[in-house]
Amino acid sequence: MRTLIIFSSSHGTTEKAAQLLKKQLNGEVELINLKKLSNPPLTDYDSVILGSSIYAGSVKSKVKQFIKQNQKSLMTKHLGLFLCCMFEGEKAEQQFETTYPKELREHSKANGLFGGEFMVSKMNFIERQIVKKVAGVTSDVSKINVEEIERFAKKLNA
Ligand SMILES: Cc1cc2nc3c(=O)[nH]c(=O)nc-3n(C[C@H](O)[C@H](O)[C@H](O)COP(=O)(O)O)c2cc1C
Repeated sequence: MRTLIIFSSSHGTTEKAAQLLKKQLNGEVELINLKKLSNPPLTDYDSVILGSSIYAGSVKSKVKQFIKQNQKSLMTKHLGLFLCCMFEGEKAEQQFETTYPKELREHSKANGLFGGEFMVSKMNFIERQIVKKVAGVTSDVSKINVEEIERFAKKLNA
C-alpha cells in the first residue's frame, strides 16, 4: 500500500504530527507540504491522509483549496483526516466538522484530533499578542497527542 500524507503547517506542529504518523504506518509513506506543492497528483497512491491546523477557527486556506479541487478523487481513496489545534473536546470536534466536508468525514477510515502546540518562539508579534490574550500563554507549549496518533495509525493499518 502506498500512502501520501498531505499537510499544511505554519509553525511546524502539523508537520511534526505527520512525521510521527508516518513512523506508525505500514507500507511506503510519503509526505507533501502544500506550501511546497499546492495540488499534488493522487493517482499513484491507494491511501491519502490529509492534515491541517486551525487559526482563529479556520482551516488553512491551502487545505480548503486542495479539498475543493480533489474531493471526488479523495472519495475513491483509503482516507484519513486529522487536525492539529489547541482546543479540546467538543470545541475541537466542532472545528474538525467545519474543516472537513461531511462526505469526506463519513468516507474516512480514521478521523483524528492530534492536539497542538503554541510555538511562541516561532510566532510573529500579532500572533504572540493574540495567544497571550486568549490563552495566557507566553512561552512554547506542546500538547501533541501521541496516543491519538497511534490509535489513528492502527485504524488505517487494519
Ligand atoms: C494566532 C493563533 C490562532 C489560533 N487559533 C486557534 C483556534 O481558533 N482554535 C484552536 O483550536 N487552535 C488555535 N490555535 C492553535 C493552533 O492550531 C496550534 O498552534 C497548532 O498546533 C498550529 O499548528 P501548525 O504549526 O502546524 O500550523 C491558534 C494559534 C495561533 C498562533
